[in-house]
Amino acid sequence: MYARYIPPAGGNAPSKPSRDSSVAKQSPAPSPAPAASVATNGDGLSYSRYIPGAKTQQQTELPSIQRFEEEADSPKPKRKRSDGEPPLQSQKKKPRKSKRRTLEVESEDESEDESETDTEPEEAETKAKRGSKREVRKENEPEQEQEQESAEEEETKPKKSRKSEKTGDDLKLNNEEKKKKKKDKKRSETSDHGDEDDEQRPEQVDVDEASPGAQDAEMVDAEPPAEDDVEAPESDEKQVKKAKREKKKKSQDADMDDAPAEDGEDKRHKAVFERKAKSLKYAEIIKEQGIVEEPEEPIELHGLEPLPQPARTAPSTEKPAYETLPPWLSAPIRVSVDTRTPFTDLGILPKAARVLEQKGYTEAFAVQTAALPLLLPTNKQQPGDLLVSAATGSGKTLAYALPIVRDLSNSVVTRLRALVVLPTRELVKQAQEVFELCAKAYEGEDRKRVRVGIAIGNQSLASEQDLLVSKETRYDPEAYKQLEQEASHRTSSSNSEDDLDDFLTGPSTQRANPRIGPWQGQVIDFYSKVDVLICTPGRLVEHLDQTPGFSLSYIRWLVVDEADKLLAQSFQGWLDVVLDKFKTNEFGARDFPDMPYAGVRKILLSATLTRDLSLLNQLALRRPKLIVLESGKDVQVAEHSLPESLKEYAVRVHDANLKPLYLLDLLRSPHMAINDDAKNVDLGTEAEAQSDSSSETSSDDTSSDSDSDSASDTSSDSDTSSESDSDSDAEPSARNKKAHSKPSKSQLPRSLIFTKSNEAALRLSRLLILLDKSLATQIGTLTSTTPTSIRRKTLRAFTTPSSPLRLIIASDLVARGIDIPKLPHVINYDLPPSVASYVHRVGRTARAGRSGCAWTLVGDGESGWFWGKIGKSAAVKRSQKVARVMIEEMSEERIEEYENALEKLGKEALESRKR
Ligand SMILES: Nc1ncnc2c1ncn2[C@@H]1O[C@H](COP(=O)(O)OP(=O)(O)OP(=O)(O)O)[C@@H](O)[C@H]1O
Repeated sequence: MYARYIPPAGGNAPSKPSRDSSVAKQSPAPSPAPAASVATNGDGLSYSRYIPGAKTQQQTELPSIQRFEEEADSPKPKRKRSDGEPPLQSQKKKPRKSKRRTLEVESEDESEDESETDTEPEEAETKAKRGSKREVRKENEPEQEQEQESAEEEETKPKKSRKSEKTGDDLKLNNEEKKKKKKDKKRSETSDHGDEDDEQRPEQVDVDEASPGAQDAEMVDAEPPAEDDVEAPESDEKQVKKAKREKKKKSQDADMDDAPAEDGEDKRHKAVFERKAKSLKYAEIIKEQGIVEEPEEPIELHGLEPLPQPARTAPSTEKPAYETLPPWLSAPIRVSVDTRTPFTDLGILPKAARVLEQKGYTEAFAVQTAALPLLLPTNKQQPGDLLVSAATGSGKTLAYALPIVRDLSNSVVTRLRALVVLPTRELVKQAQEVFELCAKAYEGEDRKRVRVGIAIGNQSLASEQDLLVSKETRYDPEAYKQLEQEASHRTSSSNSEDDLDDFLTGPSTQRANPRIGPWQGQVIDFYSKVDVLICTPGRLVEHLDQTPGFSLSYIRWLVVDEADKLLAQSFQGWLDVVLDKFKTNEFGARDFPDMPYAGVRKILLSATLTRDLSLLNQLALRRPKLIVLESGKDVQVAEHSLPESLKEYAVRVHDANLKPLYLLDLLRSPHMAINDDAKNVDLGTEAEAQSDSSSETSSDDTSSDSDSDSASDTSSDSDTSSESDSDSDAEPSARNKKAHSKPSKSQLPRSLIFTKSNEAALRLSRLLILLDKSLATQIGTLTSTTPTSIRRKTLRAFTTPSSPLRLIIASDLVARGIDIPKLPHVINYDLPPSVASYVHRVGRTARAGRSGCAWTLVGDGESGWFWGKIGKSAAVKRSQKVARVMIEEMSEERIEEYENALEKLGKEALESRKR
C-alpha cells in the first residue's frame, strides 16, 4: 500500500493533462454525447477526450488521498451493481457499454495485474505529457502531476469497479466539478474553434470505441496533438492562458505553503475513514437486499501461469521388450555340453542301445539327450520342427538318424519317407554309415530293416536310378486307359512347343505320366528301394527331374545338415523344388503312426546355424524349437561355438615368402610333438581296433544287404572298384604294421592342413616334398579335383595308424562335417575366408569330447583380421584364449634350400604345362 499526495481541491482544478489521462482510462464507462468534450489547453491546442457526463455531475469533492489497497475490494460490488441496477446512461450508449464492460471484467479478474494495468496508462500519459506541449510541462508542477495522477486513477476506478463508482463518488465528483468549471471557463474564453471541437469530439470518441483496438486508440488519444494543428490565431490566447495558469499556480503554491501539514494529514485520514465507512455500509446494504454475487468468472492468466502439463502416469513396472526375434529363437532349449544320458533313459530300445554300445556309443551326448526325446514317438508334446546349433563333433548325426530310423522301422512297405540333404559327398557317406548303424540297431523284433540309399553323383544317373527305384510292368488295359486320359488332359492344357519334345523323346502322354507303358494296355508300377535317401542337393534335383517313379509323396522327414551352407547357396534351387513336391500329398502318406502329427517334420543342423530368419523362413517351419549347447558359465548364445576341448594357437609369420618353412618348423616343433606323441600311441591301438570293427560291420552289411548295397559294391564305376582294391590293400598293410604301431620320431604329427585353394594345396604338398624328400610318403592331398575314390582312399589311410600318411593338405572341401577319428591337429596354412569356415576347419579336431589343437599361421598383414574376426571375436564362443606361438628365425642355409626348391617347382610346372 502506498499513499499518493493529491493537493486539496481548493480551487486548484486539475490540469488538462490529468483530465486527459483520466479520460483515457475512463473509456469503458458509457456517457451521453454531451459528456464527450473537447479538452482545450490554455494555449488553444485541443484534443478530444471521452468524459462520462454522469460522473461529471457527481463530482462534489476533491479526493485528497488514494489508497490503492482498497482497490482490491472494489470489483465485486461493481459487478453486482452492473447486474442489479439499470445503467444511468442512455439506451443509445448501451451496446458500447457492454463492450466496455467486457474489458472491465477482464481487468477486474486480473487482480494481481491490476497495479500493472493501472500504471500503464499512467506511463502513457506521462509520455504524452513529456512529448507534448511545453506549456503543459511548465504548468504542471510535480505536485500537480501527483494530483493529476491520483485523479486519473480515481477516474480509472469506475472502469474497473462499480464499487469505486459508488464509494468514490464524492471524491471524483469534486475533481470532475473542478474540471468542468475550468472547461466552462475555457469555453467562454475560446472562440468558435472550441465550439467546433465540441461538435467533433463525440465522433472521435465513437470511432475510438467502435474500433477493436479501442484501448490502443485511447492511448493514442492520450498523446498530445501534433504541433501542425496549432493555428496562428490561438497563440495569443495561449499566452493569455499561460499567464493565468501561472497566476493560479502561484496562488496554489502559496496555499500549499500556507496550509499546515497537519491539516493535510487529517484530511487524508478522514477521507480514508469515510471511504471505509461507505464501503462497509454498502456491504451491509448488499447483504440486506440479498443480492447474490455473480459467480466469479474464471481467471484468465496471461504469461505467468504455469504451462499445462500432461497428467503424471505411474511408472510402469513392466520390463520393456525389445525382442524382435520369435520366442523359439530368442529363448532356445539350452543343454550343458557335459550332459551325458544313457540311451535307454531317452526311449531307445535296449536292443538298439546295445548295438550302439558295441560301436562305442555308451551314452547319449548332450545334443542327443536334448534332441532324441523331442523326435522320438514317445514324445507326448505337440511335435514340431527342430533346429540344432551345436559345436562340431558333438554328435549331431546320431541325434537325427536314430529317431528317423526308429520311426521308419515301424512301417511295413518300403517307401521313400526320409530325405537327408548334405553339401558334400564325403558327408553323405559319413551320414550313411551312421544310418546303417541305426538300421542295424532297430532291425528285428517285428521291425523292418530300414533301407538307406545315397545319391551323390559318383556314378551314372542310370545306376543311381536303379538303386533307388524299381519298376514292374503289368498288363492292365483299364488302368492304362485311365492313365492315358489323365495324361492327355494334362498335355492338352500344356504348351504346343512340346511337339518337338514328342518327336525327340516319345509321346507326351508317357512323359506326363511315366506309369504308361510302352505297349498298349501296359502299366508300369514304381517302387522305392529305400526308406531313407541321403544325398547332395544337386543330385537330388536331377533325380526329381529325370528318375521315373522317384517321388517325394511319402516323405515324412526332411533333414538339412550343414543347414547354413545349404540355405545360403542355391544348389540348383533344390529347396524350392523339394518344397513344391511336398505340396502334393498322398492321402495319409505323411501321417506319423504313433504321433498326432501329419506332414513333413524338418530338422536343421549346423555348428554355425544361421539365425537369419529370412533364410529359415524358406522352410515354412511349423512349431520350431531350437537346441543350443552351452557351457556352465556361458549365458550368451553365440552363433559360432567351438568345442570346449579345443586348444587354439596363432603362429606368427614374419616373412610370408618363407611360409612353407614356417610350416615345416611348426610340424617339427616341440609344441606339436608334445600334443601328439602320447595320443598317437593311443590312436594306433584304438584306431586299429576300430578299423577291425568297421571292416566287420561293412562285411556284415554287404552280406545281409539288399540290392542297393550290393549294387553299390558291384558298381561299374571305376572309382568304386579301385576303392575296394585300395581298401583290401590297406587292411593287410595295417595288420603287418601292427607291431610297429608306435610312430617313429621322424614321423610328423598327424595333421590336416588347410590351404586357400586347390592349386595352393597341390603346390604346397609338392614344395614340402622338394624341401624334404622323406615327406613324400607322409603327405596326401585332397581337393575338389581329386577323384572320389582317391579321396576316400586318402581319408582311410589317414585314419589308419599303421599308414605312413601323416599330413593331408586340403582345400576347404573337407572343412565341413568330415569326421576323422582322433585327429590331433588342424593347421590353417592359409587363413580361412570367414569365421564360419574357421569354425568348421578347426572342428575336424577335438571331436566327440576329445582334445585337439588348431594352429593358424598368421602373417603380419593378416593379424588384424585374424584377431579381430576370430582370435578375439565375441562372436566365437571358446573355452580358452588363443595362444601365441613364435617360430625362430630361419638360417641362411635353409632359405637357400628353400629357394632351390622353389626353382625346381617352377621348372616342374613349366614341364607339366608343356605336356
Ligand atoms: N553318443 C556318442 N558316444 C560316443 N561317440 C559319439 C556319440 N555320438 C557321436 N559320437 C561320435 O562323435 C563324432 C562326431 O559325431 P558327428 O559327426 O555326428 O558330429 P557332428 O556334430 O555332426 O559334427 P560336425 O558338425 O563336424 O558335422 C563321431 O566320430 C561319432 O562317432
